[in-house]
Amino acid sequence: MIREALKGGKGEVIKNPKVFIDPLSVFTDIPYREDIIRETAVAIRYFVKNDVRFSNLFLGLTGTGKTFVAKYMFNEIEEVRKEDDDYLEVKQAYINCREVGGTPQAVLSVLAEKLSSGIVPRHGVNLGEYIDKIKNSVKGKKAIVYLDEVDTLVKRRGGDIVLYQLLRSDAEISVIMISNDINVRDYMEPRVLSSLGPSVIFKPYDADQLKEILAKYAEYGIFNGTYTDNVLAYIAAVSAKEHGDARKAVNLLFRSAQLASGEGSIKKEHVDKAIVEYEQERLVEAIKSLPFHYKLALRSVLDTDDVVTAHKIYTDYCNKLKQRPLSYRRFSDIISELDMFGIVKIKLLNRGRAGGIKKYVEVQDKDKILKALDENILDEMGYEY
Ligand SMILES: Nc1ncnc2c1ncn2[C@@H]1O[C@H](COP(=O)(O)OP(=O)(O)OP(=O)(O)O)[C@@H](O)[C@H]1O
Repeated sequence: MIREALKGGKGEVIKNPKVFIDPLSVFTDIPYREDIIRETAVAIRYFVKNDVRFSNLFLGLTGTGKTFVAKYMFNEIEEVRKEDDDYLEVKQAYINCREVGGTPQAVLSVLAEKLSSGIVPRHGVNLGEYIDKIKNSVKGKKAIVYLDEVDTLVKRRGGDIVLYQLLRSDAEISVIMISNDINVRDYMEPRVLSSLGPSVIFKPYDADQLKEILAKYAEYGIFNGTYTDNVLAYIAAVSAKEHGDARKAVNLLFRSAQLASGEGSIKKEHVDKAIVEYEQERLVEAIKSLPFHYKLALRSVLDTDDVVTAHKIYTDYCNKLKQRPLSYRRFSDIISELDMFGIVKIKLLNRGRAGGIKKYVEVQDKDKILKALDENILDEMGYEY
């Protein structure tokens, strides 16, 4: 059994796992994003050859290919450098603003470091000095800067001003910004907005497009004859239902293939199992990112379905943890928000003329939620129950 798994022989389904882990190493083009790629390439050419600076904002929901396209452009520019001397003096820097910390300080220091290829202190330097360092590194050259998850920077104090300084500096810098927060422009001051270029909208993929995308992954990564058109269509339909998220579709295909490993073919049962796993992972992620009092509120409705009683339990938890409890009203609002996130379900029961309306909470997957809560904040604080 283990030897089979080690050697990968009979019943193997996955031909090349790299396709799923690092698709850019395999994909030579990006389906359904050709127009965006062509237009961006033209803007880059005008910048490199005719000194026309640009700034684009890639906007779209999660999993619509924004980062994928940006990294693809990045790689292609590195390749073109070998064929076209005009690109020899073009520097590139890709930064995920959230991953580096999101503050203007963090983003500028990493950018300065990437463009100057030297070590730049992260603290104790003022923002103007970073901007000077960036300008000096680009002197006589050109730079294309990719700022992924730029909404995290823009929402920080002074974040939009950093953009303004980059866009308006006298250095030859062009910027591609990426955001899955469609309202990111609302966080920018008018003067920043006016120096910003057009938004490039990444529309969600529909089920047919997702199926074609999956077919590519299957072609490169899965053995012929181990999957059917129906399996791909099923995964595409499930992923399109939410908002056309290619990341979800590709992950579901990969996971289904892993579950089918050794069995020779991917069946609907494998996909269904992958879907359940995916939903559970998402639930755990959603719980982990909740603020502290939301977690405590959620913990309390695991013990009772009555919101008034839950508030008492929540108050006990707060007292034990030496935290100030929120009022019943605020607590009840939190429960409503948890309902909106799809973590709990509120039921309102009309108890006749005198009884008024009573609020109940229904929680599915109680064990999973308890585990997710256990795994983070409560036991972090040394609380046992
Ligand atoms: N057109 C496409 N062809 C092939 N694969 C795609 C395509 N679009 C997206 N993908 C796949 O979906 C994954 C997620 O896409 P990407 O990282 O670009 O999402 P995003 O739009 O940047 O979303 P987020 O805002 O969540 O980061 C990619 O790693 C890639 O595997």
